[in-house]
Amino acid sequence: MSSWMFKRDPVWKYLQTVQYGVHGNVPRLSYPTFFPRFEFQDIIPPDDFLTSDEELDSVLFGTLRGHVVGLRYYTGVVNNNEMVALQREPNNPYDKNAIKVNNVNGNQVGHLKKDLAAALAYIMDNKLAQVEGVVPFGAHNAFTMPLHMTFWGKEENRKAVLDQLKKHGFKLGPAPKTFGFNLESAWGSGRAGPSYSMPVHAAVQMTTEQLKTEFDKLFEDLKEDDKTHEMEPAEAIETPLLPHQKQALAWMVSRENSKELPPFWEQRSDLYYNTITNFSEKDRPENVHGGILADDMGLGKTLTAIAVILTNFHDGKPLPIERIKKNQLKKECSVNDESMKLGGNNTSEKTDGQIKGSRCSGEPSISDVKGKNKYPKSELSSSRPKRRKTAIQYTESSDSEEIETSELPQKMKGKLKNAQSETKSRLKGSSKVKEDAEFACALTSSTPATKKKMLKKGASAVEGSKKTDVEERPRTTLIICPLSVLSNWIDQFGQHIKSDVHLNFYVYYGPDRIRDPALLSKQDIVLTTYNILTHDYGTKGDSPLHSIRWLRVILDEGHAIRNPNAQQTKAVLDLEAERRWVLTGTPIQNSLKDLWSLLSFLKLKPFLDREWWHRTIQRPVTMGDEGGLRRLQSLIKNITLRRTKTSKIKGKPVLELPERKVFIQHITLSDEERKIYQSVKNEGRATIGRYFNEGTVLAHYADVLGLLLRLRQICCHTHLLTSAVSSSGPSGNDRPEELRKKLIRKMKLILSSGSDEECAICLDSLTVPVITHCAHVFCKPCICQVIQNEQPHAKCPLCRNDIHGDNLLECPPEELARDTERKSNMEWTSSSKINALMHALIDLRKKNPNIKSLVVSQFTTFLSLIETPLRASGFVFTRLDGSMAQKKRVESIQCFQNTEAGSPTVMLLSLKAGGVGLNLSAASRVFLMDPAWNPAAEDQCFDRCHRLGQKQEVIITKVSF
Ligand SMILES: Nc1ncnc2c1ncn2[C@@H]1O[C@H](COP(=O)(O)OP(=O)(O)OP(=O)(O)O)[C@@H](O)[C@H]1O
Repeated sequence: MSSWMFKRDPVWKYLQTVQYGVHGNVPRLSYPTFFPRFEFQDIIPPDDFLTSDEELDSVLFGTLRGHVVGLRYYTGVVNNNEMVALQREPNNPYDKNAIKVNNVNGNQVGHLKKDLAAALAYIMDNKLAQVEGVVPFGAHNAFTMPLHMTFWGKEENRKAVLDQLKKHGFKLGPAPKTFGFNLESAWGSGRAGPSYSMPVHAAVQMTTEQLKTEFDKLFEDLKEDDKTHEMEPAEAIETPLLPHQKQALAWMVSRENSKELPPFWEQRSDLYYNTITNFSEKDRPENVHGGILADDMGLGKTLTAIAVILTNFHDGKPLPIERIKKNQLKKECSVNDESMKLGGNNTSEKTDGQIKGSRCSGEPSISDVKGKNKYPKSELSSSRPKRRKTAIQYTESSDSEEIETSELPQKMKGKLKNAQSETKSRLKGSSKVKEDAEFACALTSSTPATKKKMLKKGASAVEGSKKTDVEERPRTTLIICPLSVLSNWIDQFGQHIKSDVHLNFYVYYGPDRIRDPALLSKQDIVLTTYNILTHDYGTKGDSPLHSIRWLRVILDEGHAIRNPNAQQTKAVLDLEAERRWVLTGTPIQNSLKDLWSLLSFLKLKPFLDREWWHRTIQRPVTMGDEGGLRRLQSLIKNITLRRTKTSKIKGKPVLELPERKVFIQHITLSDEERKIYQSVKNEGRATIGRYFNEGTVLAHYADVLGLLLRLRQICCHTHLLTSAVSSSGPSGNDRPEELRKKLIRKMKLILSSGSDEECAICLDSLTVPVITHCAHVFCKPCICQVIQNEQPHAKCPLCRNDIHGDNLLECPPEELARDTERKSNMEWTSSSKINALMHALIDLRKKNPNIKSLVVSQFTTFLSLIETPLRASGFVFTRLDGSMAQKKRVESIQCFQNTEAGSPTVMLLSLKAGGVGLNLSAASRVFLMDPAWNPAAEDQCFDRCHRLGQKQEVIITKVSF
């Protein structure tokens, strides 16, 4: 069994908390807690569980002295005390055991001596240990240089490593209490070295919570650094920035224009020197023209980012004043109907305060986005009938496009289709129908005159401009966000920018998106989703977004790239940009390794290579080494700005938000619920006990989590308990038919659990779910894309096992339907949690009928069960979960945010769908019906209502067994 399981023992810890109640020793009273944490926070959700890999449980086996040879044949150089990487070279024609020694830049310095390589090759090939090197001295020798090696690995591999070394006559030296990189004493060389130390075993591993607290502490006192300057935004911004936003603006602009060296680099005479690896080189390392804006959720990062785009527009200057065309609206409105169709003018319709549709050309100029500001109500009403008719016509007549656009908000879908259809029809008769039409469409926000000119010039102008423009200096900002917040970006551009600002803005989404780099790189802003970016990246070498050098790339909800193995992360990391920003309220979700993907997006040398990140920061910090923590602090302080809602500016809190209180309401299960709970728990204990005895817990992690899931479900409602539970998961010995059955059962368990499962590739709800032979469930199109891209050696994005298209299994629809039918035939009954919730809601309504509440669960089936008593008690409610199309989600939010009498007072919200980017500030009460695996996900969800715009005290109730 893995030593990791022993050390952290999350499963038993969890079982105990489930058994005795999460807060078994707390009086069963409601009480406020301010940073409450469930004790099972260490439980890691499956994707992280598997990608945690060997790094988590490595221990230091010992140290060894060796030599690097062949120096004169290679160009790579090192300094004394410099870290080096060892890399196997199995295809070396002279020695199949060869091991290269590379410097930080990846340049080869030499080889390990042959006898040593013969011993180490087996260890490295079989991943028995991670061997790391430092050249303590003699770096400038001509032929050989000494090498100090450390061996890290899982405890269970220690013996194999020692035996292998022994076989070749080597023996590891003892691991000192703290292993210093100051090798002076170890080698008696008298040479000074970088002095940082590293504990040898994970005695004091930092928990995620400690890490997050440390992270926040970094930003408590901003007095002494340069992040306190404020800057006024460009004239184009309409909304006055709050002081913390002005500070962020000043900091972000200064980082974008900075000429400083990156963190941990110094200039020493004519060399640039990296102080943590001791690497030096002649070329000046690029600084990061960007960083991480990690302000707490709801502090207005979107507006801050918009302000940066417009304030540091080009060449360090704001958006030129000529682009703020006074009275432009009037001029555009006065052009005839035909040119309006082509002109990208705002023709958005507003009914009852909402944009219902539009027919601008292309997807749209900022003025399109800002529809509401442009049309006085009188103008709207006079022109409404005709426009509306056209917009609806196009939507209805384009059935074939419905599939991909179905998730778009109606207003955007209308814009895309109308714009493209209209422009195409204008171009009828031109020889290059499709391409030119698309190009013309993409003149999204040019003035009508420019567009007309363009159309006159026809295809040749299109071709000509394509060739020249790609080469111009980058001018476009690419914003990437999850689909769920795409419309939020459009809305916020609309809200916060003056109505007469002229911007070229293109929403790169939908089947008719214009895949033309020349055209995209002409825009000021291109907005797209992670999904689209990843999808295009999959179409080998043909991704327009990857053929442009962007002025700036902004990742909204940037923690979306935290899994370095996911295709989405690869697609993001492969973008070319001068400036790079990550926006996230939760930069660390589960562990420090979440930060690595963000750093590699920022192209921060030497951390692009995970080995250096791991050796110099991640491992030392997770092992509680102070030096490591200091390095992390200095790095983070340099590239990150974070303010929490309690941070202060000039003695005043960043945001004067009403208080947020968290209560835990303990409920007592009914006798029947307890009986069922007890029997499932006993069964689970027996099964997990068997895995422990067999030493196969890790191999059955999915089953163990499945068992825990069942207990959690019973606590909500016994109807959630699914019959599709397997007592044993797939094993290597299963016959094909047996394996198939087990996998299907497993998938059914996942799908029928009602947990709003998402695909680890697209991070959206599962569409056409399939299960791999390694028992991971993905959307069929997503995983097929991965298989196609990585042919012939495709790996599972979660566990890196081999996967094949032929081995993907789909759940027979009739089986799922049978399950659903069985559930729907069950007579509705209440549960202890539902009783407690209804009691609270009815009480609340008596006190104040206008108070709005979010009822949050990760089980959509549970949300459905709650609908019945809500209806019976006369509550007007709405719902938001991952199965809903984007358009429906937007409608649901708008409806809930509406404060008019008769609007919904309850929103049933799935934890996953409600996680990011939503503004639900109309609610001031949250009922969390079941705890999340990941506390960051809970916080994300609570902050949907505890954010800018909230006027009332926010009370969160965690309904707990
Ligand atoms: N200076 C301001 N004045 C008025 N409203 C503002 C201001 N800044 C932001 N807002 C509004 O506050 C709300 C929250 O902002 P935003 O969605 O940008 O938060 P966020 O930090 O991105 O949160 P999350 O991390 O949850 O996405 C939005 O409705 C936004 O329009």
